[in-house]
Amino acid sequence: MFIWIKFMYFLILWSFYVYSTIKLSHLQYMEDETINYRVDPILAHVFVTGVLTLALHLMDRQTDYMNRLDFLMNRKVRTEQEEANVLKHINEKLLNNILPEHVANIYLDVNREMHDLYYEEHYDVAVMFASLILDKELLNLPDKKFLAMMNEYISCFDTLTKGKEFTSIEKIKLAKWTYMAACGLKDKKGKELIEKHVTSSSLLTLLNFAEAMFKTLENVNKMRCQSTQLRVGICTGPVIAGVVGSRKPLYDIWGDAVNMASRMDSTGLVGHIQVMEKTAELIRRCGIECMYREEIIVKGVNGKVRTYFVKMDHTHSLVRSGIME
Ligand SMILES: Nc1ncnc2c1ncn2[C@@H]1O[C@H](COP(=O)(O)OP(=O)(O)OP(=O)(O)O)[C@@H](O)[C@H]1O
Repeated sequence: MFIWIKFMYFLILWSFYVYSTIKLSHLQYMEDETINYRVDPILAHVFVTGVLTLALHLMDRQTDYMNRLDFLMNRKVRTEQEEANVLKHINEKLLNNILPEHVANIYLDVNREMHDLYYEEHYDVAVMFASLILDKELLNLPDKKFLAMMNEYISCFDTLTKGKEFTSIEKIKLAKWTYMAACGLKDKKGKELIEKHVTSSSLLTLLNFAEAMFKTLENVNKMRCQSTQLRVGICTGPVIAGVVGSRKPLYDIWGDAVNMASRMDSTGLVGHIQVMEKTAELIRRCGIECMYREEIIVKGVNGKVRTYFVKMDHTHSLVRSGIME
């Protein structure tokens, strides 16, 4: 529409000019010298101005076309950029759900070599295995209801990790109904530093987390009239962490501390947090009481291992001695 208005405008202007040339200034053109032999000077002038007007119109069309193309390209780029941003956001969210935040950021780096192995060495990590011990009533539930119940328990534990005081807790995985978590994977401390100042903050955070898990479970049990119990094993020490697999990559941790934490859970008692002597010593230094349980035989360890229960009262609150070293 706009193009035709412009064209008409050009045509009117040109017609007016032609009219003025033929009617008003024809005498001047008659006397003019012309190089267009055998062509009437007026006609030649009219023809030249016509061609000029048409050329101007075509140039205007071309500029107009280029501007439109530019606008459409910009709009396409902007839409694609917005789509890419949304996709990036979704990828970030997905990756942050699969991997710890500090690892996800490395995987999101576009300059990273795809086949690079990612691994970390940590010298002071607290590892926890917490097994849900299900009662008969729950086991007899129909599959769907059972899964919904378990999902509620696990989701409640996951929600705990989002709390301000538990940001350093990393959920590693769920192995059957055992919730595996660790604390201290975000701090990159050197071996020497750990040996000089044995830090118990990771252990304390993990203990507080275990306490919160017990209390959360109790609340859910009350609400759902269930009596699911928790059995926890904790151990501290060096671990290797890394991401394995090219499809559905898994961030996992390995080491003696992990094996021992698992053993402390599997040989523990429901409603208790079981630890080894070395860990119990660290816990006492944090001002939390422990009580000796017994000596157990642990696969891969020479001799028996002395185990302790972290003291908790009937509300599953940690019993604090108030003496911190
Ligand atoms: N990254 C991990 N994720 C889950 N469980 C682990 C991990 N690392 C070790 N464990 C668990 O710790 C426990 C002790 O491991 P260890 O290698 O000492 O013995 P094992 O021969 O595998 O033990 P078992 O025969 O009892 O399974 C095992 O039950 C194992 O499943």
